[in-house]
Amino acid sequence: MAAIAEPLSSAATAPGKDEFRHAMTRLGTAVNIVTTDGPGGRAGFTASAVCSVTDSPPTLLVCLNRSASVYAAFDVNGVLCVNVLGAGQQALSNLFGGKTAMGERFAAAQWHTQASGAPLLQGALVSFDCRIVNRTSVGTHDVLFCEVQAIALGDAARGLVYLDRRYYELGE
Ligand SMILES: NC(=O)c1ccc[n+]([C@@H]2O[C@H](COP(=O)([O-])OP(=O)(O)OC[C@H]3O[C@@H](n4cnc5c(N)ncnc54)[C@H](O)[C@@H]3O)[C@@H](O)[C@H]2O)c1
Ligand SMILES: Cc1cc2c(cc1C)N(C[C@H](O)[C@H](O)[C@H](O)COP(=O)(O)O)c1[nH]c(=O)[nH]c(=O)c1N2
Repeated sequence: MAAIAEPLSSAATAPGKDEFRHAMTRLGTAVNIVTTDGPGGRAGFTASAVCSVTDSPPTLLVCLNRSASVYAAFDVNGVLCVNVLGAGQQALSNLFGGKTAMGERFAAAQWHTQASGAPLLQGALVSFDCRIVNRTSVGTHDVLFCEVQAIALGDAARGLVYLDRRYYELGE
């Protein structure tokens, strides 16, 4: 029988921020460039906190830190595009995840637009063009509920996963 792992924290002492982050490094995720454009300006950031909510209507959620420089643009524009990165796009993930100027982030790739006007990344595994239909604040982040208006399936087949603070290319 498998041994039961020692709890890192008991119910009496809820885990702190550092312990939570350390634990979360073991949860592998896809990596996405989430973009927006409109009256609030063009902006984009790297997000791992993205998942499917329901297929009826097709809806994703995106968690966005309210202290991020891009927050106001997403708030004003009310639209976004989730661009799922594939193998070989690690540099783009780092660029959109850092403190780099917005022009420099977008200059590193090719973009086009669909219904929402948010930038779609050429070469993404898949892009979900969305309208933000609902939101709720939890702690430091806003959870954005995003109804999918259009989908662009890319050619690339190999995935990219972020796990243990590094990238893994899938599908080899
Ligand atoms: N959800 C997020 O906001 C989120 C997720 C991943 C990374 N990041 C940011 O990217 C940078 C590098 O991250 P890392 O994974 O290399 O190391 P890290 O130690 O900062 O984070 C480890 C893990 O904890 C979670 N996490 C980190 N910051 C968080 C936050 N503010 N709110 C909720 N969950 C959070 C994520 O799952 C992350 O992969 C950091 O500045 C981090 O804040 C933010
Ligand atoms: C791999 C990875 C994953 C994430 C992030 C970073 C990295 C490297 N970041 C942080 C986010 O990308 C960063 O704060 C933005 O680029 C905004 O930065 P500025 O405030 O513009 O410097 C991030 N931020 C967020 O609000 N939600 C998320 O899900 C994630 N996920």
